[in-house]
Amino acid sequence: MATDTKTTGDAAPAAKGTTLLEARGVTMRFGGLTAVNNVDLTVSSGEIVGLIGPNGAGKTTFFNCLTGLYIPTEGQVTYKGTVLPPKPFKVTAAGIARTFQNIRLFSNMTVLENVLVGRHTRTKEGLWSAILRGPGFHRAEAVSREKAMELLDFVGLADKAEHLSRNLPYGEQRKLEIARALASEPGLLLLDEPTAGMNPQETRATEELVFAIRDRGIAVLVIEHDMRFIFNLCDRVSVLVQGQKLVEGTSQVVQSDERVIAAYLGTPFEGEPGEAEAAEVEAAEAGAKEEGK
Ligand SMILES: Nc1ncnc2c1ncn2[C@@H]1O[C@H](COP(=O)(O)OP(=O)(O)OP(=O)(O)O)[C@@H](O)[C@H]1O
Repeated sequence: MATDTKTTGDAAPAAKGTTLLEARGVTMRFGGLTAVNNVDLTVSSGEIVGLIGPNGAGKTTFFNCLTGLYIPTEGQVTYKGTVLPPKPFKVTAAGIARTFQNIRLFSNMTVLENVLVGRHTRTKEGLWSAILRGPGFHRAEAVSREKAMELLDFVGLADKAEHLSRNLPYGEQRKLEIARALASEPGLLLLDEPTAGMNPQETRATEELVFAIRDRGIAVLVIEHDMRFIFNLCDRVSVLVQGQKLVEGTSQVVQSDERVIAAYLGTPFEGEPGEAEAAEVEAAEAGAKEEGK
C-alpha cells in the first residue's frame, strides 16, 4: 500500500469562521428531471451544517455535485476559494471527504487496511515504492499505521483493527467509514445519513463523535432523516424540497417553520416549490377529462 507521512494537499485547518465550501446556483438535471434547482449553500470552518428534506428532495444528488461525482448542469462549487475539480479523488485531495448512504467499505480487508486506503490521497509514495518495499516505504508505512490506529481509537474501533470489516456490526461499519474518510485529513467532512440503521444508543454516540470531529477543526455537512439528531447537532440547517432550498436557519428557526412541517407532512403550502407545476398538471388533467366527456 502506498504510504507516507507527507501531506500532499492543502488540508490545513482553516481559521474558525472562514468560508470553506461555497455552492452557488447549483442545478442538476437528469433528462427532464431537475433533481437540484439553483441551490446556494455555504459551510464555514468550525460549523456543523445539516441538510434535510423529504425523500427524493435532492440531498444526495447535491452531495454528489459537491464531491465531483456529478458535474452540476449549472452553478459552481468552490472550496477555500478554488473551484472544485470534477473528479472525486481530486476533491478528496483538495480537502473534502465523504461517507455514503449505502456503506462502501472493502469488505474483505481488515478494519485497519480500510483506514490505510483512506490515506492514499495524503501519501507521495507510488506503486513502485509499494512493490519494491525499500526502507523509505517501511518507515512511511509505520507512520501511516500509527495515524490510522489513532483514528480507530478516536472512533472506538482500535480493538477491532485486525477484524475483517465485513464482520463488524452495522453501526461499527458506519464508524469505520467515518475513520476512513478522516484518514484523508479533510477540512470538511460530508456525512450522508450517518445514523441510518442505528439504534438510539448508537445514534447518540454518533452525535458525540460528530461534535468531537468538529472539535478537531473539521467542519461537517450532514444529511440525516433523524430530526432529533439534526436539531441537537447542527449550528445551521438547510431544508431542500423538490430540489429547491425552502428555508435555512438555526435548528430553532427551522423546526418551528410551518413550511418545513408542511413539507414533511405532505400538506400543500403557499409558494411551495413545484406548486406551479402541480397546478399546471391538475389543470391539464381537468381539461382532458372535459374533452373526454
Ligand atoms: N442518476 C440519476 N438519474 C436520474 N434520476 C436521479 C438520479 N439520481 C437521483 N435521481 C432523482 O433525483 C431526485 C432526487 O434524488 P436524491 O437521491 O438526490 O434525493 P434525496 O433527497 O437524497 O432522497 P433520500 O432522502 O430518499 O435519499 C429523485 O427524484 C431521484 O429519483
